[in-house]
Amino acid sequence: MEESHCIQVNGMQFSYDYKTPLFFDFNLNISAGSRCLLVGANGSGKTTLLRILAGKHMVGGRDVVKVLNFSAFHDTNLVCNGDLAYLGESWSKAVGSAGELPLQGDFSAEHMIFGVEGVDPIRREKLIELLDIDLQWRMHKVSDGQRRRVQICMGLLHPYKVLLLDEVTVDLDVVARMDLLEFFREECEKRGATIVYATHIFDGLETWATDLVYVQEGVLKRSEKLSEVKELKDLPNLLSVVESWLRSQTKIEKNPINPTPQIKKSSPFDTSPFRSSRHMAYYR
Ligand SMILES: Nc1ncnc2c1ncn2[C@@H]1O[C@H](COP(=O)(O)OP(=O)(O)OP(=O)(O)O)[C@@H](O)[C@H]1O
Repeated sequence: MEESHCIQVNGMQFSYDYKTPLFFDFNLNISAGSRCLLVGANGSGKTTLLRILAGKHMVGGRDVVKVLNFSAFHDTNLVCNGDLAYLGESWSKAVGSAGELPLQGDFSAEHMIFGVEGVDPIRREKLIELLDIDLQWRMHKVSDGQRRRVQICMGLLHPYKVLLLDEVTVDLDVVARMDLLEFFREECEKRGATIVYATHIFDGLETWATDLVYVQEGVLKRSEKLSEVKELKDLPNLLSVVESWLRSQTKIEKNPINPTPQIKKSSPFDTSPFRSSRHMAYYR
């Protein structure tokens, strides 16, 4: 591993059905300490990539997907010791070896939060205050945004080294979202944590993110420092930049220049029939 890269993906292949590749020869490096935005159209593979980085899918050998120099899938200690944390959409939270815990039921927020073991009480208090959580909330009666706050709090209790976020701020009000983003910034700047954040909401992120990764139908299109994204000089904000990428992607999909795929003989996947331009792209 290059010292500064705490996430490394080397020639990754992944398919949900063993026929149609979502990722084919996919490579990505993310530097330690970065706050990296992961962007792309619906269905482009962001959630899948985050889940792979979180060790939830096996892909190839030990060297294919490495986090903190360990294999994301094989080295289960990464998740168990709290170094690697993943916060996704589902209303459940994997807590170490306890497995998936439900976040909806007739129990209190306090029960959920204080049920996580081995936590620094000062960090816990800080998160409860930051997320404005009332410990008496009954989890089956709270709003989506309140339940989300509890989920986020639980996910952040351990001081992770790498945090993977799959659009978890979507239900939060503006104040909670901005406070949380500020907390994440501190985590990176003070503790050297690394964050990869998949989102469609770009408000306030121009000054928050350090890096930008753009995935189009499983293909890595851009991976660069935010300060080096040349389009940001001409367009008013990040939203406009990402919008322009997604719009030009849609145009290409509607009017492909060369619709006839050239199939590599070495491909491990059944390449026929192609279901979309994504699948043709691998074999050009
Ligand atoms: N469990 C699954 N089984 C089969 N196909 C799946 C599964 N999960 C996702 N896919 C497919 O993989 C592709 C990528 O999905 P993914 O959820 O990773 O995209 P995404 O970029 O996160 O999308 P969004 O922005 O809508 O959240 C999609 O075509 C999707 O239909």
